[in-house]
Amino acid sequence: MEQAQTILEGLDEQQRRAATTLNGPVRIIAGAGAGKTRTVTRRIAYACATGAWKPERVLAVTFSVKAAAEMRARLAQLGVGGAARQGTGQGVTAATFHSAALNQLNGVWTDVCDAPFPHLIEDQRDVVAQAITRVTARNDIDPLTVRDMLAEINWAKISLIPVAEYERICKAANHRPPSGLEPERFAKLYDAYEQEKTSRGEIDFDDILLLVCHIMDDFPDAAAQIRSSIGWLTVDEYQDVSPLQHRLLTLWLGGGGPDGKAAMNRNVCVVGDPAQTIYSFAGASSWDLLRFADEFGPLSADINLGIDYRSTPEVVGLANRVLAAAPNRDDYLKLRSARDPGRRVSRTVYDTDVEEAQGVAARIRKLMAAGAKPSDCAILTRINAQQAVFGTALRAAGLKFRVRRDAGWQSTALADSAASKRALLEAMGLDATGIRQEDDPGVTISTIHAAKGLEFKHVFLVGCSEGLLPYGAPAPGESLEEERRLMYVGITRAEDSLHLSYARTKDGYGAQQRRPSRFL
Ligand SMILES: Nc1ncnc2c1ncn2[C@@H]1O[C@H](COP(=O)(O)OP(=O)(O)OP(=O)(O)O)[C@@H](O)[C@H]1O
Repeated sequence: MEQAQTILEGLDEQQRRAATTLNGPVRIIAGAGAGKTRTVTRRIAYACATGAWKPERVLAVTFSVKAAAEMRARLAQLGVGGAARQGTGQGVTAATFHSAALNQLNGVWTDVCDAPFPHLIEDQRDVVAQAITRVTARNDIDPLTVRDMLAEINWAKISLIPVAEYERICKAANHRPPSGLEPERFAKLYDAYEQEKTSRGEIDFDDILLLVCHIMDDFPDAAAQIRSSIGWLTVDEYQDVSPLQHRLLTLWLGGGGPDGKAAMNRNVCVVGDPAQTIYSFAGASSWDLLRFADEFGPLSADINLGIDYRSTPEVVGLANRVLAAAPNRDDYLKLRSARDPGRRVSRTVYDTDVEEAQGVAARIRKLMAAGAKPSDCAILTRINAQQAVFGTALRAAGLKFRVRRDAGWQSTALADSAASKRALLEAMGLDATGIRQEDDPGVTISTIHAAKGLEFKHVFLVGCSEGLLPYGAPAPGESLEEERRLMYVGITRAEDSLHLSYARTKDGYGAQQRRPSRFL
């Protein structure tokens, strides 16, 4: 019991309330830097240490391999779960939705099917190209068309829209397929994709979740086996849950039947921040987080964590102002900084992209002269294509750096075990051999998407102009609001200092001058 009390040390009152409410549905809405990860990992560790939960029946799901590794590292520090135990059934399981589902599928496959366990498609683009050839009888397929078709197929699948329903839903929801295709034509392509996949004996990423849903619906024994392995479910980043993920977790809990009966296992804790929904393009929506009480209520606890322990009041003030201009601002928490006042947020306008990159490199050198390490600094961009010029400038300034790019939202959720091990070692501050990293890994250049969940002492948020942030020219509405949330996520990565900048033109000659971002 004494050990359990130690686990709660260093939590504030609201965090502690969240960590000690162990039964029934719990919702935690946590602003950026409010200790969301700290709170859920302590909650799990506390519940296991007091004996309230059985570790082997605890499942915590996250959206990326990186987040799952971070959670496992923190749980290991707290004495539960950890790398060695993951998947062995002896400790807490912290995994992505997809790897948890893949494990379950593996566990019940031979009981529900005689066919061999299907292969996971290596390159979905290849299957899409083949499907396009089947439908159009053409071989010269433009990679951009493949990319757009693939995105639409993925969107349809995670939105739970089967081929047979696609046309009807397009009509009802006024949805247009990409590349000016007619819904009927796209449905043919979608069908050809599914057939091509089946003929290869392969499944795609979303099929993992769809298959587990199907098994839970139609195979009561297998469903019971899967359900009994989940006594206590925690879902991180619940604001990014897709309809498919939502369906799966409802089935895990024993609900979602055709009679619409309420979930049977009510030991579910969801954690998220509506202001950090940045995967709407991939079917995510904070709808489920906001209506959690309607679905699972009465709640045992409904907690808001609004104290930002990460960022200075200057950074937090700007983050709040960005959200205050949103039409749906009432959905967002207003943050309060727990820190002493710090540096003013700097704003700089450069003439060209190259000058912006050189200016940022010079400022990083200055910070280093004052004692900062390169890895304390991050340059955040809206898109991958902005990054090269910053790499060149850092190299010219003799600064080491590493690059984080958007690797496609799906590939971040199910990497191979090597990538997953790397992420775990990184989260524990170790290198690939398990030796503590002595060398500074360098300045981070990252897209905002890839920096989600990370924090840096000094953040350079670059390209703060119309066209880049917000990207393109979104009309007021959901697309514009997603860009606003990206700005918020970027700003809130900063601990001590935040530097905003943009360049008037790409190369100094452009006829059109860029205008500052409307969000600032
Ligand atoms: N009660 C607390 N006292 C002191 N520091 C805290 C407390 N809670 C959280 N922190 C610190 O605040 C920072 C953010 O915490 P954590 O990484 O758990 O955040 P998060 O809420 O998951 O972040 P985000 O949602 O922005 O990614 C960390 O450096 C953490 O150590």
